[in-house]
Amino acid sequence: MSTQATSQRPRMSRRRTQAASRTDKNVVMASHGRAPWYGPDGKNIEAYVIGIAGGSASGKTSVARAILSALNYIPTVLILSQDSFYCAHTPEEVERAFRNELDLDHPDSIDMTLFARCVRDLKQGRATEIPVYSFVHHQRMPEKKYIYGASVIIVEGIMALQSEELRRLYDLKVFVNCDSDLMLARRIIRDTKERGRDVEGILDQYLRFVKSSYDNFVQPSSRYADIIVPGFSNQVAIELLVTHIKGQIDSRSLRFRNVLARMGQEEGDKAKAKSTCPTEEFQDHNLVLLEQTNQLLGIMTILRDEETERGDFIFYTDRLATLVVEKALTLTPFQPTTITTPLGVEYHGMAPTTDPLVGVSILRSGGPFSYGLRRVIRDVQIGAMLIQSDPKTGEPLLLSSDLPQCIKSRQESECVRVLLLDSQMGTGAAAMMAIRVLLDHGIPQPNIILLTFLVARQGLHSLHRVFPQVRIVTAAVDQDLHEAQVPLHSPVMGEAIGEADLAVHLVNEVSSSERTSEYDLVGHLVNELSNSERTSEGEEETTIVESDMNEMNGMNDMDERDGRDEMDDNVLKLEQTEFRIQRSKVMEDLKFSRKHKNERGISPTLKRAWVVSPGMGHIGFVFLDVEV
Ligand SMILES: Nc1ncnc2c1ncn2[C@@H]1O[C@H](COP(=O)(O)OP(=O)(O)O)[C@@H](O)[C@H]1O
Ligand SMILES: O=c1ccn([C@@H]2O[C@H](COP(=O)(O)O)[C@@H](O)[C@H]2O)c(=O)[nH]1
Repeated sequence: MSTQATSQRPRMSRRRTQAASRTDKNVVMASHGRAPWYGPDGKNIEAYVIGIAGGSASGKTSVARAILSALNYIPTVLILSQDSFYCAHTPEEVERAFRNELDLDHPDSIDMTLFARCVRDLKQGRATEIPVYSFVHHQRMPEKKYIYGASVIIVEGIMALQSEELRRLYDLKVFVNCDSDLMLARRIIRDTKERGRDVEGILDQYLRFVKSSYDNFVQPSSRYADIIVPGFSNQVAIELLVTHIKGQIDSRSLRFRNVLARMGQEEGDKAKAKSTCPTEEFQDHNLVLLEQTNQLLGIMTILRDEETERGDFIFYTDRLATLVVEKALTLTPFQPTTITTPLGVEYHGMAPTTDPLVGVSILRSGGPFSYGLRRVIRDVQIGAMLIQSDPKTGEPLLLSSDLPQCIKSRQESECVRVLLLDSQMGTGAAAMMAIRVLLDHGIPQPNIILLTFLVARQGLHSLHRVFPQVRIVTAAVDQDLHEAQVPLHSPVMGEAIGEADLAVHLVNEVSSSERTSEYDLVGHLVNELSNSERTSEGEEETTIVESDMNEMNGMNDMDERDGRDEMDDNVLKLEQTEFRIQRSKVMEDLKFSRKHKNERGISPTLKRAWVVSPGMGHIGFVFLDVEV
């Protein structure tokens, strides 16, 4: 037995790796962006959690995958497998496991405390790190997997209904009931094919531990289930389950950008009525407004002027970014330090504290800030979040996030300081989403500084109400924020900004040698973001919000048709595909918008959006030199 087990090891490793690359456990499947998962007060709304228990090979994973597939209209669904939470084993225990002498079917073989903590984190919207367990080595691996951003979590495992603590976290408890003979037959087939076992070993383990555990622990836990699903011919049961889950999830759908704008206006009006001068309105708002020197006003005048040429616009945007970054750095902590000069004299100076300081750019148009930040802190790590307005609802959508490792790590995140970069803030909805992401990773509010060229006063009031400890550094506060009909890819700055902003980032991030066409720019971002989130092939596949943006590649076959019909088609396509941004569509729309402005003097496709006024134009369009 022992010899057989040892000789299985290399074979299992290869097979398991291949099998894992097909699985979708422990991966947040995100198909078309994540709508707000928090309310207008900025507080998280809990994810919907389903717990699925049942015997080994009863069909738990298959049921979970069927639910996931039926919920494909919901952007972020995670299957979290209890398999990842087997306890770490001593070398002696590992040897016993290979001899089928270790009981891996007792509830104590699973780290229930850690499991419950991770489920709780995810349910409450926080990022978490889960252990990696290898069935090949019967051992927990040293690395951890980062998971963030699920609105529906399907937890599955033989002991999923075992602990009271876990059961309390589920919104729906399911037990997959299957005949023991059938489960054993399936286990033999699966474990010989996928886990590299031999039949004798499987039967040995089954008779020693698996069967008695099923009878004593697993089966009895079915009494906690809300629904019992058969382990075979279960299509109807799964459909009923899915209908129930959809109803629950729909009742949580959130739309509040308009509420935000209205609240900001009301609070702004109240504050204004009480103030004797314009700056007093924001005096307790953690707002740092750059000193309004003639030099600064001169830069703002150039940037606000519709006659300003593209080259000048880029130059002055760059310059302004540096000024804003310099100002923001005065808010970050320094500590006394002593160095020795070349003359051998001690000099008592200041140095930044050792806490990591990183930039996170909000893509739509935070890109221009990256240059400014890099110029001031040469080796600063800069992450990105891609947030776009959903043209159907106007709500922001988190399409992808690529955060520095220190933010993703639960150990480090509490002392990380973040400079959040965005060119302007209107209603504050996108900034609020980005800040929520940072808070979900454990960054404390006081460690976040939002850097922006321009804010609408209403947005300031909204953001301050929701996240009062976040600081904002800006060059200007504009008085007006109004809802208007704007072209789908609007030339006005505000929350109406569309796919062009993708390209803005690319203008900044992609080196000129990589830039051969606008298509390539968009493709680069798409690949960059989706690749950075994608994990390398491993024994246990992982984590993360993974957008369908890679689907954009190879989708360049859109017709070159003119007129409103084409634009309507595009909008229809967006609706049909639930707002998947398509690589071709991004550039088609830009070209279309250009063409129609030229032909008719107006951009024909309109959508309602919030616009900051007087504003300073659409940085995306100016950077790209897109005529509108
Ligand atoms: N309803 C079903 N009908 C037929 N085969 C099934 C069904 N559900 C699961 N299986 C098969 O049984 C095996 C084990 O299923 P799986 O879902 O991995 O079980 P578990 O997650 O409970 O261990 C797989 O090979 C799967 O294809
Ligand atoms: O190292 C290990 C850990 C667990 N097992 C067996 O796995 C099943 C549970 O997994 P399912 O996917 O639910 O079947 C359990 O019965 C353990 O016996 C293992 O063989 N090796």
